[in-house]
Amino acid sequence: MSKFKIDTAAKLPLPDAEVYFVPDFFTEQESKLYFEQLLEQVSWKQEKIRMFGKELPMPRLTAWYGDKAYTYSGLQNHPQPWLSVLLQIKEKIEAATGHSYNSVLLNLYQNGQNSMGWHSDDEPELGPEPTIASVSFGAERRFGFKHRHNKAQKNFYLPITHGSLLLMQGPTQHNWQHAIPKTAKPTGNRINLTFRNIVS
Ligand SMILES: O=C(O)CCC(=O)C(=O)O
Ligand SMILES: [Fe+2]
Repeated sequence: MSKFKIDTAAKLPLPDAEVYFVPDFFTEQESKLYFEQLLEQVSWKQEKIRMFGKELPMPRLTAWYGDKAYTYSGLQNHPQPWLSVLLQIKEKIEAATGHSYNSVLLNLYQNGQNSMGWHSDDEPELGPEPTIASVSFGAERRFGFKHRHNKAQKNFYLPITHGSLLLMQGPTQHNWQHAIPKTAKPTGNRINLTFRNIVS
């Protein structure tokens, strides 16, 4: 983590992975403003996902901004041009992580029944060891990690806070899946941004 410039970052205790978490990367004031601007300005859509030969609505809203088209969950995403709020967040994340990103996938979880299933962000477009910087605003949700190869390795769960930064890099996507499970707790809007660099 030579280039990661934040000393309050905690490395998560996951073998075969490089994951860092900064619970309060943004100030309360920044977080509130970004949350409101993103909720209002992003063009949120409910996409469909093909599963077992059926088309189902995704259990969350999504949006895709950036410089390059990208395939995600079998969908060809045509990015929209950057919004000023996204560029502001991107600059802060680039300065802190020492990496640059040319795309961002946004997710809006509107309640506890909105979720993201187990997956790795290992699409070939992201290159062999992708760095993914994940920023969250709004309601706190549990983020899960599950080892892909070692069945004896227990799942790891982490509460993802308002204004936090989670950085996944190195072999993480090869060896672990992650998810946002549903929760029965009454839960409001949560916005997540995953900054990525598409190499091809
Ligand atoms: O909402 C989250 O924190 C996870 C998002 C995620 O894994 C993704 O967009 O690939
Ligand atoms: Fe992901």
